[in-house]
Amino acid sequence: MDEQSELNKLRQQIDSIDSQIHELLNKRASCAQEVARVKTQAFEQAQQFESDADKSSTQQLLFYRPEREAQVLARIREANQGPLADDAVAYIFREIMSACLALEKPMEVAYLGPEGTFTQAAALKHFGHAVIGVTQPTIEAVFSAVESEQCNYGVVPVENSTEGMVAHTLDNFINSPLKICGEVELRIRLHLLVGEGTSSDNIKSICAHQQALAQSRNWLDQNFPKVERIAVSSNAEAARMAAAEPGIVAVAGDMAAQQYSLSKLASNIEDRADNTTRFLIIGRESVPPSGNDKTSIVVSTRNKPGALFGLLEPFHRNGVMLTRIDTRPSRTETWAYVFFIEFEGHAEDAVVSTILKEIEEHSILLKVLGSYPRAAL
Ligand SMILES: C=C(O[C@@H]1C=C(C(=O)O)C=C[C@H]1O)C(=O)O
Repeated sequence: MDEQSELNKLRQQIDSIDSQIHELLNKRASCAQEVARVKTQAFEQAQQFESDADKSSTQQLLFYRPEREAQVLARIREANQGPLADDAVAYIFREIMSACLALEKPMEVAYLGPEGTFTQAAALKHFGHAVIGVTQPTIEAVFSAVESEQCNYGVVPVENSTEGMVAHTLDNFINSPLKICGEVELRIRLHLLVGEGTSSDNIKSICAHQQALAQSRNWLDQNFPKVERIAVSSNAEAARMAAAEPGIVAVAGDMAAQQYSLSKLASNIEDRADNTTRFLIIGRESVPPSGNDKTSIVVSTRNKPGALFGLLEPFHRNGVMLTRIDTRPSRTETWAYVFFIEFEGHAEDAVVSTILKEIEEHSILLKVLGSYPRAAL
């Protein structure tokens, strides 16, 4: 067979497979619509039996189920035989679920704007591209948008592998009624971006979010030791400034570069090759167990010898793995602290609930910020 007829034959096969995939995708979408119909029916029946007084506190009708989505993605990865990579199939199914869910009503997700921030990239990675993104000017505003029910969920950065915790996000959790519903990790690649009219000879200042400046500090010290650095509200804002004014350089990622049509003076300038940021998904509802979960709590203890030991010992005794611990000033007393602790397991697991009871007895404050599926992508 000559090359052309061989290619024609393979393309016919691909067309026929595509038709089958297409049909199956719509079959799947119809099933998801049926799930939504069943959920709506059960919700309306439950409402009929509730007194009017209870109705205001009734949970809203929920189509989105983070624990179920995490299970679907875990099953897809496990069953994958290749040649497609596990990540590739997981991403494809992430988008399929996103499109199926949007058939009911696209979810609105708040994140730190403007368009082109890493938080936006994290939101799309977690929820897929069928959500409606709602940009917010600050991290507080992301919390408010979800608390006020303007948005269904919010996405906030919580820690970076180079720079550590995002203190601002942790402080917001202390007084917020919101729950953590999920987590997502994003590899952060930073570039030196310029607009037309800027070259290495006329750089006046380097702008970026303070986290990005910190993540590329050594590189900037070596290459531009004398240029002024200005911390701005987001990397995308820095990109916008670089596009508007010759002489301003932004440190930002690919999404911001595309958004503002900037070119790269240097690529991948982050100091650590594994520079990764972890984001949390915040919402108004608790998430049931998925089978592979994490829990985040905030605890405050009396300032006495062995207080921290007493807090951590029950985890050790029960063989529960801690994944993170951070300390923040309590802001109610000088030199008093709150601890943010994260560990494996769900608050409804028997062993976790025993540990939480024990901690509660020995602490001034214990707040469970949420149990949520481990990052699936
Ligand atoms: C279909 C459902 O609802 C939503 C859509 C899902 C999907 O497309 O697989 C999974 C979970 C929910 O977010 C469900 O609850 O199973």
